[in-house]
Amino acid sequence: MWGILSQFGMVSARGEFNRAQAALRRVTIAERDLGSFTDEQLLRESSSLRYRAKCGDALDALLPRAFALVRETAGRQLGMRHYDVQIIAGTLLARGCLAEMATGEGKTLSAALPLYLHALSGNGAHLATANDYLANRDAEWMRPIFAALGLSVGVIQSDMLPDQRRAAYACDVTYGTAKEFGFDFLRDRLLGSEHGLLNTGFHNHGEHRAAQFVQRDLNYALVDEADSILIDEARIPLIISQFESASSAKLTAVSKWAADIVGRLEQTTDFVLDPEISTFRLTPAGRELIRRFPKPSTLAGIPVSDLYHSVEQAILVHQRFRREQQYVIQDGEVVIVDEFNGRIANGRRWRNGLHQAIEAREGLAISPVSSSAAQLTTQELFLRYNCWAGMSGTLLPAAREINSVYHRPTVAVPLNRPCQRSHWPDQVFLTAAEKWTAIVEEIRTVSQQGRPVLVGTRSIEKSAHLSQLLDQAGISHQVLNALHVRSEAERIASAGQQGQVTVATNMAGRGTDIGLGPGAAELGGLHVIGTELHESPRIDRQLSGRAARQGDPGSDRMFLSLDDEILEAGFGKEQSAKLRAAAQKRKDTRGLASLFRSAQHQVEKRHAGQRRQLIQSALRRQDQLEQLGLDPFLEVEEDASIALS
Ligand SMILES: Nc1ncnc2c1ncn2[C@@H]1O[C@H](COP(=O)(O)OP(=O)(O)OP(=O)(O)O)[C@@H](O)[C@H]1O
Repeated sequence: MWGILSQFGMVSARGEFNRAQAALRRVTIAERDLGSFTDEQLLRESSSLRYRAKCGDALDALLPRAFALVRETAGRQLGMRHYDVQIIAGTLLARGCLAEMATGEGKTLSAALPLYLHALSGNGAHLATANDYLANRDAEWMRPIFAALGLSVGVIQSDMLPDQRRAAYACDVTYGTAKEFGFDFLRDRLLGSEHGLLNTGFHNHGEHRAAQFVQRDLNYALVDEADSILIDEARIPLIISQFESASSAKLTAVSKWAADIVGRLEQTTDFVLDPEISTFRLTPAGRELIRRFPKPSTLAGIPVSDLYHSVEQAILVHQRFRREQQYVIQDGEVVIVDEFNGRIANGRRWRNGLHQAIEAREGLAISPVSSSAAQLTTQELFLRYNCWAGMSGTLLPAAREINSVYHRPTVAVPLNRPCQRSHWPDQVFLTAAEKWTAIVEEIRTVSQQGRPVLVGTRSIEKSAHLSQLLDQAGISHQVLNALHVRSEAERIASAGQQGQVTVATNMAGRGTDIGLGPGAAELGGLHVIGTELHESPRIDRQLSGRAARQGDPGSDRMFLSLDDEILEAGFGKEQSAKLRAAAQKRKDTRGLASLFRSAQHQVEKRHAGQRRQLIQSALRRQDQLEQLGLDPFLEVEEDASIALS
């Protein structure tokens, strides 16, 4: 099977692409007679494929007929017949490659091909998307294809009870989020360990499956938005926590005290930045100050090392954390905003007292610290499947990193129709204020031409700022900031109407199609404005990819200013201040755009190195524990910095 293939190292990207092209030719031949089949005959044909798969026929041999059946059925049921490039994508995904498909090229329909093929064996095929809304939407969209071919479809939603989950996993094809697949895996393992069922091997639950387990064997997983799961979230483990409430009164007291005094500490004298681990450390003078500060009686008995730790977390929060940027407050609780995709990460919590430090700063009730009972990262989860593959609009920039960690090629799928996006030259400004003014002017000009405009910002705070400027300029617009996934996905779908202006945090609505409204294509299509470079160029590409989908016209432009965070992140405080001063003296920003890109490149390089190390050491640790006969997912390290509970 192909899972084996991937373990032994795959063919190169070019080789995989050639294979996929050859598969396309085989599919074209295999579908010749299907047009004359009745729906019942198609269903019968599907049953015979399932029989062959269950008897152990190689999936490679079944692929042409299987894909031909799905293509024909999609045409009949949904009025969408797979394009040739989608058959190529389907083949790559069935073989366990990472496939880059530009935004709007129809990943959802392509995914139905490998899901169908791998589900034929009866062992299940999972599609992992980013949120519940997309899981449900894609499942309902594709269900008629699978149903017509005799396959059942299940959906996992985060509020489901175990019985409902078990039923969804029992289906041939299951849509859900990576997070839910991971938590179900962990909960099953915890259950298994209670019942002593997991000490005979770690690959799958195998024959020792308890009746209470919700998942079946991990057969095939297709990961949507794979770059975000495999790279951006590589450091974020899924954790099932147990709350420790005993110490909560002391924790509340120390967190509040630290938040109160943090403003009185001076950088350099009292604390310094430790660049290695991007955190702040108290200096000996700072520590002495902490010891001397007057303390309320509630702090009595708290070890001084705990005081230092809480103060260091409070410093980190004070220096680096901004409301509406890294987190928002919802119903009196701190809710993390995922900086990579701008989405609300419900249920995720910072660890090591950081979450409590933020609650203290915001004057909220301090939540108890949790200890972990089981943990895994989502990419560890996917490595447990017999075969897994991934797709995204922005994988190529990460191809080398993916190959070095996961040992599989990333292949670019050609566009169905040539891209008609025009890339307008970057504009660089001396100050952020000048930049925002120019952005408002561009929005006005382009939207007055009747073209829809989408503006991406790096934070909810900046979206709000721009919205205010647009109000002042009398430009009507909608703001999306990923707080309400479902309604926003619907609203972003309307962002292509003539003259519509939409301001969104970079990834609000990722995965949702922006179709052009009537007449908008004739006027030039969607214009996308980037207001600042993100630390990852993939996120910028996702944004610009919103324009000019599926052969539509469109354009994009990036606005930059010397105040942008990326310069400091890339070149450091001193160097970027010098650059700023020199440009301000010259009063000239020409030729500076490439500087921003190289700052971005520096940041990306640094992050990639850190991620590679982390992932490799996590995988090594897992191997070692397994060799010792221990369950790596239940042997939890206590220093994970971020958690989902
Ligand atoms: N073979 C096809 N024939 C006709 N329309 C198609 C076909 N494939 C996809 N589409 C249409 O293309 C649009 C984009 O599809 P989809 O949302 O799956 O794109 P995507 O690649 O997932 O984009 P994103 O990167 O935003 O997630 C949809 O409106 C879909 O109906």
